[in-house]
Amino acid sequence: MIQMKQVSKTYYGDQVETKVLESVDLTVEKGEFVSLYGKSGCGKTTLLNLLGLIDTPTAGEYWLDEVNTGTCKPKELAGLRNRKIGFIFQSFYLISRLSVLDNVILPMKYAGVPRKEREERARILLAEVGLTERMNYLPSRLSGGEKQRTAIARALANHPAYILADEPTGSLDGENRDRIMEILTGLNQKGHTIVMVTHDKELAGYSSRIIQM
Ligand SMILES: Nc1ncnc2c1ncn2[C@@H]1O[C@H](COP(=O)(O)OP(=O)(O)OP(=O)(O)O)[C@@H](O)[C@H]1O
Repeated sequence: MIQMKQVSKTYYGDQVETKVLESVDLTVEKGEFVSLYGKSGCGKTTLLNLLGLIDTPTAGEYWLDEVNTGTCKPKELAGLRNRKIGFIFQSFYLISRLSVLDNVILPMKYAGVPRKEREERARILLAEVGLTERMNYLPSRLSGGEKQRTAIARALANHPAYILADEPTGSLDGENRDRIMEILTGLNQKGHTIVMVTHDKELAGYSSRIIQM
């Protein structure tokens, strides 16, 4: 379960302070599919980065599965992130010099999964997103939808309970968008908790709860 209590985030730049989140209380139960919905600049990505332990709040508490993340050392946070969270971004962030298969294998390497097991699992995940025939391609040879399906397989590599998606269909056309949303809905039905950032009302409609920011 995700629990934020009175979480605030302010960015401090050269002589400028940007207060983005103020005293946010948020609970996401296991198995929910939640959309963070709102206009550009309202802080959706900021909130998702806090949830994904990519960034830390300036005030308040963030509890992830009974762990008060504010008390964790950087190494512990990295461990939590690796074990529990899968990230999907609008611009995919695939590693261009690695094949599709190796992109999916990489997070398992970091998590210390034995070589044979990580390759087997990557093949299964890529089959699940319909990419068996693209396994040895470099990302530059993939379509946008294929890139995002690779990123989804990679996000699933370490069996994360939580999937955090930041505008996952933002750079895709209608058909690919529907396919990605079907995959996310299927993952939610299998038990993954999903938090998705979107500014698109129709996409927010796929989720079981919309949080208007
Ligand atoms: N690293 C940073 N340093 C300073 N300000 C930042 C930083 N990251 C974000 N901001 C500011 O915080 C505000 C919220 O940004 P954020 O990206 O969270 O919004 P968003 O709702 O995801 O927007 P969009 O839909 O356009 O992606 C913006 O005004 C942005 O300029």
